[in-house]
Amino acid sequence: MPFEKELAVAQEAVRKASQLCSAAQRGLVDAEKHDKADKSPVTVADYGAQALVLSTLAAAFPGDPAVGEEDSSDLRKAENAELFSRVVEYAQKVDASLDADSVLAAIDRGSHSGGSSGRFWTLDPIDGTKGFLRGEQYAVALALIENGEVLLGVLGCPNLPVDPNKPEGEKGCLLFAVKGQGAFQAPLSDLSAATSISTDSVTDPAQAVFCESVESGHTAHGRSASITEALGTAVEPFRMDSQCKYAAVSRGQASVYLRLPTRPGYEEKIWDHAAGYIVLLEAGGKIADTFGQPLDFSLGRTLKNNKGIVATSPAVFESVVKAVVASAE
Ligand SMILES: Nc1ncnc2c1ncn2[C@@H]1O[C@H](COP(=O)(O)O)[C@@H](OP(=O)(O)O)[C@H]1O
Ligand SMILES: [Mg+2]
Ligand SMILES: [Mg+2]
Ligand SMILES: [Mg+2]
Repeated sequence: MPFEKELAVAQEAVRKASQLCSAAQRGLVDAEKHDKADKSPVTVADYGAQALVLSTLAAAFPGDPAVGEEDSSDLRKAENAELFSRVVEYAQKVDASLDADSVLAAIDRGSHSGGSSGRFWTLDPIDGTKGFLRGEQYAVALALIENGEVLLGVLGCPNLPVDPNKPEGEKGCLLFAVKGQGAFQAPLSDLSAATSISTDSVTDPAQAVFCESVESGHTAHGRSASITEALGTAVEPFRMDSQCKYAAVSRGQASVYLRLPTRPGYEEKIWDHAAGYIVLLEAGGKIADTFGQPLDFSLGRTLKNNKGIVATSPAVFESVVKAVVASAE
């Protein structure tokens, strides 16, 4: 199968990073959190997971660059020495060969600019850091892009119930897809138990289950309420952090994921969408931006030609996109 080695390496890297994040989330203390220059939060687990995944990729595919969300600049500052030493501790628990210098070097392997030629990985070590800090959903998201096209994606969702119908049952899922090979889910506890997943077959948008971000700064909650109302949907969207929303639509737990711009100048980041995008497409779903335009991953670190996201199961796609476009007028 094409990309067999890439998939195996990516799955194992995301599984280990998910383990690191779970361990950190259980006992997170103040000294393990930090605010970046843009005021967004980052934790020892974001840095540790980026170090772990990018060092694993560097060993297996030394020629492949990476576009990662985090960089080491804050960790190198004297005032953050304690935060940094904890990052190294967490990373070493999962990979004993990582020392302080290799942690910094691995994190900074994520500085590639992306673009339309060649192949590169894109990593969000923790997508949904705000959810992670609340003890809720988050995802480790890794994708492979070649010539601007997403070819492979792996999503580690440590707090997502394995069976959506058993919310109190086993938690921790790995979702993955390679272009043309379908989409799958396995429990994080046993990757050999993967099963095929697919989107739902709802045809009436009034019956569609919607999901959206918890954070009102990341999506316009008021606008989604008017869209669901216009489509005659009785139930309010359910809210969940991170690319777990792509997981939800990909396995038929929701029909629609809406991400509606809150700030005119905001550009969606490729690492916030690439892994979820390919998993969703391979599960049978459809995706566009809020103007109905296809997503373009070939333009650098952001989706600068797109605004927001509309991701759905196939039969309701056209009517939902139409309602979203109309809601902007
Ligand atoms: N104004 C904004 N609009 C849309 N997304 C935003 C945003 N500000 C930050 N984000 C992104 O929202 C992501 C979380 O998405 P969600 O709300 O679906 O959980 C963040 O990822 P990180 O948590 O990796 O930083 C961040 O990249
Ligand atoms: Mg962030
Ligand atoms: Mg993110
Ligand atoms: Mg992140």
